[in-house]
Amino acid sequence: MGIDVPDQHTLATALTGTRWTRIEVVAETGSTNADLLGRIDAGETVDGTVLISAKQTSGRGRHARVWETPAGQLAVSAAVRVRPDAIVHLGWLSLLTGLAVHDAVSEVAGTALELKWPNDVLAPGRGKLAGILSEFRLIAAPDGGPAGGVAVIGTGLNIDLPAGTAPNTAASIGDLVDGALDQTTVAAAYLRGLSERLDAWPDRIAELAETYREVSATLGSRVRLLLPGDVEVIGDAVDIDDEGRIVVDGPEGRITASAGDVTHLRPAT
Ligand SMILES: Nc1ncnc2c1ncn2[C@@H]1O[C@H](COP(=O)(O)OP(=O)(O)OP(=O)(O)O)[C@@H](O)[C@H]1O
Ligand SMILES: O=C(O)CCCC[C@@H]1SC[C@@H]2NC(=O)N[C@@H]21
Repeated sequence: MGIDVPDQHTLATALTGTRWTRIEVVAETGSTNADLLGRIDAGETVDGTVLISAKQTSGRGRHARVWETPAGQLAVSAAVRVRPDAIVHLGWLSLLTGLAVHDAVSEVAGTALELKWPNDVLAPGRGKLAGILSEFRLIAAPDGGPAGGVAVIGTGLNIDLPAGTAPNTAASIGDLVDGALDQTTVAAAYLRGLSERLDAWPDRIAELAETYREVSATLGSRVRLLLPGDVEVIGDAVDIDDEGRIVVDGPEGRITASAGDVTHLRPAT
């Protein structure tokens, strides 16, 4: 039996009018992020391209971790041109993508999900439904001016994970939905939302930050924040600022961090 894959034609029709002008669907690859980055490195123009695979054999997670993608899931990579003056705002790409995933999966699953800073989408009490890895390539300006580049925004969405194929902290969208779950519907909802969120980037970041704060389950929660360098801070997440950084009131005082791993210890009240 073949691997279930999203329907390319239906997706292309559903995404008409968005920034995604080329939709490519494959049953299996190593890593959709690695594929698009390789094409950029080979000189291909991939802006506006989306590559979707239902299975990955070398899926990449954040911090060089492995992202398990057994057959029937969604691995989606989308290529976005980055202006020279937007490079400073690259960190926002994975946050706004988190918003798009959160909204699409909540809509498809028909239930409220949690967005954990910076970009994990969680089913409360069940686990992680999706992960995001945004990678970037600089491209030299032909006239010697400031360089811009291309970002590859990679998202792994667990549609229906067979037992034992991913860490036991993983959850699937299929766990939350009665009956069959259509990969094409999930992919279309996510990519439409991502295109819309990207319209606000990088010129209307304050607007993105406002929306992010409304959706964030981290804001107001008691958290354990593991900073790069293995420094752990336990405290209250009191803000996500306009730079997308988390602000935590801990025992040593207030700290602001642009990277790190968060665990929710107690929900916002
Ligand atoms: N398909 C998958 N679904 C969910 N998690 C996965 C999957 N494949 C690999 N993982 C990874 O397994 C690890 C699970 O560890 P854990 O649940 O402790 O998450 P974590 O420490 O909160 O990490 P992270 O912040 O990266 O999610 C995470 O790094 C997660 O990204
Ligand atoms: O939470 C994480 O650690 C990020 C996981 C990102 C996985 C996606 S699946 C599509 C794209 N291709 C990859 O190899 N990784 C990303």
